[in-house]
Amino acid sequence: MPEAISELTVQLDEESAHLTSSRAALRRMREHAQALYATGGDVAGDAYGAESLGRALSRRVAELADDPTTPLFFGRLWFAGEADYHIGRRHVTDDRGEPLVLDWRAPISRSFYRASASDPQGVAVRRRFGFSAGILTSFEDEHLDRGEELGTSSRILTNEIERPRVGPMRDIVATIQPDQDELVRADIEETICVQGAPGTGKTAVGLHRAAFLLYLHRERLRRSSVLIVGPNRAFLRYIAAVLPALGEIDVAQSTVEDLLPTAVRGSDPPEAQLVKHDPRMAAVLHRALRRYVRRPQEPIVVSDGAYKWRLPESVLVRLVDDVRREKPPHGIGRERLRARVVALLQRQVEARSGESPGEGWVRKMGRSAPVVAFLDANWPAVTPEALVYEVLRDPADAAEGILTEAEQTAIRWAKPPRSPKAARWSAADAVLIDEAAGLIDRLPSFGHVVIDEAQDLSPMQCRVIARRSEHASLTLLGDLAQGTAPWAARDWADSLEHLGKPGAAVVPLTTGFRVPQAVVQLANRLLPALGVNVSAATSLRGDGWLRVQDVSDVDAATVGAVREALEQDGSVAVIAAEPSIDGLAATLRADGLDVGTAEDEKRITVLPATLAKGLEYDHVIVVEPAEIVAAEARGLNRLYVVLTRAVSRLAVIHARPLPEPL
Ligand SMILES: Nc1ncnc2c1ncn2[C@@H]1O[C@H](COP(=O)(O)OP(=O)(O)OP(=O)(O)O)[C@@H](O)[C@H]1O
Repeated sequence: MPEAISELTVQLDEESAHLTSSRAALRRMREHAQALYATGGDVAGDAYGAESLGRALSRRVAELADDPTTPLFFGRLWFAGEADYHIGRRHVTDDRGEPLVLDWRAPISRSFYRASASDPQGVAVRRRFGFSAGILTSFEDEHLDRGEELGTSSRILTNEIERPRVGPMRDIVATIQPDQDELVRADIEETICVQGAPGTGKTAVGLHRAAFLLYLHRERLRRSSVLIVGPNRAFLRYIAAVLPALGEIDVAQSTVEDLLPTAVRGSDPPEAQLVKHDPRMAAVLHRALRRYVRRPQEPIVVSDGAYKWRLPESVLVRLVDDVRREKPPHGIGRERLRARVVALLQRQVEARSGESPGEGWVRKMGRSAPVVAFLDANWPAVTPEALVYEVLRDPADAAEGILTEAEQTAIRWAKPPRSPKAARWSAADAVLIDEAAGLIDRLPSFGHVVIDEAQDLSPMQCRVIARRSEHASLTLLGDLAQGTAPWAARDWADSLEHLGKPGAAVVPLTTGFRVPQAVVQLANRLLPALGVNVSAATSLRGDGWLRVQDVSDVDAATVGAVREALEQDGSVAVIAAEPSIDGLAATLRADGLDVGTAEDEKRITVLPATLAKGLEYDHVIVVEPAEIVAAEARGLNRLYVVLTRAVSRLAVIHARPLPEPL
């Protein structure tokens, strides 16, 4: 064996031995946690303590799980004249507490992602490992101290990016790029908005940022927790495995709809939807609620058994005005008013007897019939459903000067349900009810919220999240060019305003890791027609191919394209306009192909264009783009989304003429 090769083999053997001992150490850490878990009940003292200790320990055991298909570390750093560290998915220490692997989120690990020949940050050598099925197979060294740097020409990075995609989304800890890392490690106080072209790693960045913040602010975020908001459940399923693979198992993932407590049983015509998602609805509801508060017209006269106490009308008017000026949520305002009424009564008692009445007296007075009657008349309790019910029954009063006549007609119930309970609320109503709930009471806030595909949130949906992140920072991820909802954002400044974080920084990502260059160039032709100001994507991928086929028999061509795709590795998706989906699936099945839908994980998926957002497949076959464009108002944006789902190969099959910009 030539000397250089044998030297490499020796080093790889040494690294593999380190991997084996790290795995063994992680197993011991896990066994230790399991043993504590088993005895937790004995040491905790009381039942509550045992339960919370048990929860913490079982979480610890889960966090220490080892995935045999990925190595525990993927890099190594040698600092000039100092120690060296293996960088991996989590801390692993030996029995004496010495580090065998450093967590990728630790401060020292930062240099693994950020050091360069021009700014080596004290790093002499950076090593990256290649691996396959959990075994180390190669490594690449960069002697930053000698000016060596591979950058994006790293073979290990290229292999990782070009690896066929099957199943759910994977993490990218081993190959996070410097511009991505800057976003991942942004300060917890900072709200960032990432405008990224398709496949630039926005979703990956958001998930890794969540993991990073949980590492750095464990205690703070365990109390208030982190929320990931995604566009639909299929997307959430697709990304669900990433955080657990990074050792984070406690993160809530939800669509905006699922954040709302209202059961959706009805629907709206498009005109009504548009009005209900408009931010002016917040003003309408606010005004509707203000009208519940009245000017007191009578005094309160209340007896406590011993005496009759009296609060004159003028005093009550002042009390109501004061509370109104303080602008508390309505429900809190009612309680504040009650407390102030009772405090005035209490002062009368003190003035008379020189003694302060006890808590029981205060409680009794607060509940007494005259005080409750005063509150019900002037500051009545309102439920969110009742408020929205009143507005939709007749918007005229609350919406005057805010909505046009036509807009009021669009949302007015043609046949009002008999009561709020009898209403069949639509998805847009659920958002209004949440707005009303936020006017009536305070909602608990998350510690950090990551919002994916944020361009599609309506202003009112943004406010749903704003109410849950008043004291939190946000990571907003999206692409204005991929906005397909009728209310999709055209400018991030608007979204940030509705989210309660005006002026937050907007950071572009333009280097694509998914879509091959030829496919990116095709999709980029659509950009000028989309009416948004975003930078065109570039791609790191020179591989892959694009084929546009003008055919007479679309079905036969689709079957042919799927058969051809199956000759290669990886997943295959056929994407078409919704009405064509069942027919295409039937055609493929009739040809003996095993076809799945977005719900199940088969190698071949037939997917309506409306569900493709955020997903990716090795081989994508887009059928009849003209139909996809014609299906909805923002059809060209939808086509842009669909064309950018391909990781390696894109076939476009059409019988009708291609849409103009293509
Ligand atoms: N640094 C990286 N190293 C390796 N793979 C990466 C890196 N960044 C992103 N990728 C991969 O590129 C693909 C696209 O990433 P992701 O889905 O996060 O992009 P996106 O910007 O959210 O895309 P879209 O806007 O189309 O939804 C994924 O397969 C992801 O794993």
